Order: sequence, then structure tokens, then C-alpha cells
Amino acid sequence: MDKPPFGVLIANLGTPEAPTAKAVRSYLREFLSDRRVVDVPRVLWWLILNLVILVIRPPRVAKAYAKVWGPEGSPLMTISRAQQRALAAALKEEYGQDIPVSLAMTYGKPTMEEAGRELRKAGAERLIILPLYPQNSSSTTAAVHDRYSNAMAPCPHVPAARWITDYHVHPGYIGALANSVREYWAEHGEGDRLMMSFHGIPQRYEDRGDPYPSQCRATAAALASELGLNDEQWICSFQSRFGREEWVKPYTDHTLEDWGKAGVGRVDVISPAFAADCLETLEELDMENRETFIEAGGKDYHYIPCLNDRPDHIGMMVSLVKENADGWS
Ligand SMILES: C=CC1=C(C)c2cc3[nH]c(cc4nc(cc5[nH]c(cc1n2)c(C)c5CCC(=O)O)C(CCC(=O)O)=C4C)c(C)c3C=C
Ligand SMILES: [Fe+2]
Ligand SMILES: [Fe+2]
Repeated sequence: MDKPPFGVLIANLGTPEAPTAKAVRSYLREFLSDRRVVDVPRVLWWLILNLVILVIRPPRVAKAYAKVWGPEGSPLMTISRAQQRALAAALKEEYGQDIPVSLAMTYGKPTMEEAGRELRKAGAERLIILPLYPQNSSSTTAAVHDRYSNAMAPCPHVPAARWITDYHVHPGYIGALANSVREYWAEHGEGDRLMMSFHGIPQRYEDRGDPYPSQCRATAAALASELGLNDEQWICSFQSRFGREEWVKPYTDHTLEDWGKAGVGRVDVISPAFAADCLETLEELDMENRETFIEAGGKDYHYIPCLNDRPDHIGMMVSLVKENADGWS
């Protein structure tokens, strides 16, 4: 069998194995123990995490997962697997040969070690690493970097690797987002305002140099410009706050409440920080935040799905791979 010219490692966050308090506790323990995600001094954080958060949060969060859980499991996992299959098929078409594509999750399964073994077995000696985070953050992209490096620690012969740190204003990405919004509007009509809601991070992380919030603002501005919106028609906001400290603003839930009270009739919400629909979009945005807006007096709330395995999204991933595999094929 001919060796492939390279392999592709796609990565995302990870998700619990089941919508139960036990499985959510084990997932949150691994996720929230990562210093890249929560940087509180370790002894203090160990106490808060084990004595408070992992006692109170898992039953509540398991209920939220249960509302969005599908026949094949967590939406994030089902969609990530569909993206993996679609990307492998599109790369085969593009290169005229098999290019192995493996999926790794930063937390939970499949692990970075499992994905690495798969790629080695397929004969890949060079890797394109594509974290499926459009915007580069210390809490996500850098965490993938750490996990990958740890997984490689025992290897006597590390493969050549090229990293894609972000694609926040890549024309293929902005184009696919714009297509998805236009298609949604063609079917459901257009709202009074377009809210682009991104997962938040603590303000402190931005203050010490995390590029994520400014990349989110650039994504939102590029999408608004592609759609021809004026400044009154759109907003870039941040959701999913965790803990008591200040996170980057404006907050999605507070904005929706203000808009509901101010009599904004219809809002369309899209979440361009996520490559795949997940708990944060299907439950928090499409259920919780819908309720916030309607209870405050808003009339109509529409959630526009993530790009998931849309062909233009997969086409954008092929472009990213091709741009980064220069000289390797
Ligand atoms: C504690 C701090 C957190 C930071 C910082 C953070 C950054 C961050 N997260 C994502 C993407 C996702 N987060 C998801 C869930 C989730 N996130 C946090 C906390 C932080 N995230 C928690 C505690 C949870 C679990 C749910 C909960 O307990 O509320 C998910 C969904 C996973 C799923 O299974 O569906 C994603 C995806 C980004 C992009 C980001 C910063 C850039
Ligand atoms: Fe998160
Ligand atoms: Fe959330």
C-alpha cells in the first residue's frame, strides 16, 4: 500500500459519554482541571472544583445534555464524526488517493493518543493539525497543542506537523457562514437583528493577550459586511459565562433581555465560534436564551444552526488543508 503524503488530525473539545450526572462529572473533572481553561491557583481550585462545582453542577448539566442528546449520542460527537467522514471523502476526491483523517477530543474520547495511533497505522508521517475552533484561544486551541505535545512525549520519532491556529476571517469560512444565513433567510424570512453570539472567556484572559475576542469581533464584522448589514442590524456578543468574575462583553443573555424589553420584534441568532452544534448552541442558545428574549417581551426568536457537515464548510476545510500542505503532495 502506498503511503499517504500526509494525514489530517481534526480536534474539538470533547463531550460526556452519557447524559448522566456521573458521566458529566467525569467529563467536567478532566475539562475544568486543565490550567488552560481555569487558571486559578491549583490548591484553591482543587477545593472549589471537588467540593462545590463537581457536586452541584453535574446533575443540572446532565439534564441540559438530556434535552439535546440524540439516538447516536452527544450532538458534538455525532457531528464531529460526520465532519471526519465528509472531510476524508472530499480529500480523496481532491487528491485522487486516500488521505487519512482522524478525530481527537481534547477531553474524553477519542483521545489524542488514539487518533495518533490511527494516523500512524495509516502510514502518515506528516500531519496537518486542524483544531476546529475558528478563533484562536488559549483555552481551546492552545489546549489542543498541549494535549498533542503530551501525547507525542513518548514517541521516539515525532512526525512533521503543521498547525492551523485559526481561520476566523478565511474567505471560505465567512462565505460558508454567509451562505448559511442567506439560505436560512430565504426559507424563514429575515429578522430585525442578527446576533452573532460567541462562547465567552474571562476578560482577564483577553487582557493578558488571548487573541480570541478580537478574532471573534473580526469574524462578526466580516460576516456582517458579506451580508451587507448596517451597524444597527447586527451585534457581536459572548455567551456561556462560568463563575463570578467578569467575562468579555457584551453578554448574550443581557443583550437579549434588553432587546426584548426594548420591543425588538424578531432576532436571528448564529454562533460562529462553534464548528458543530453542541450543548452551548442547542440548549443554551436555542432553548434558554430563547426563553430569556421572549419572557422579556421579544416576539420571535430564530436560531441558525452551525456549519456542521455542510458541503461548503467541508470545502473550506479542504482549502485549509491544501493551503497548509504546500509541497507535501
Ligand atoms: C470554565 C471556563 C470555560 C472557558 C474559558 C471556556 C472556553 C471555551 N469553550 C468553548 C467551547 C465549548 N465549551 C463547551 C462547554 C463548556 N464550557 C465550559 C467552560 C469554559 N469554556 C463548561 C463548564 C462547559 C460544559 C457545560 C457546562 O457545564 O456548562 C462546549 C460544549 C461541549 C458539548 O458537549 O456539547 C463547547 C463546544 C470555546 C470555543 C471556548 C473559548 C474560546
Ligand atoms: Fe466552554
Ligand atoms: Fe452553557
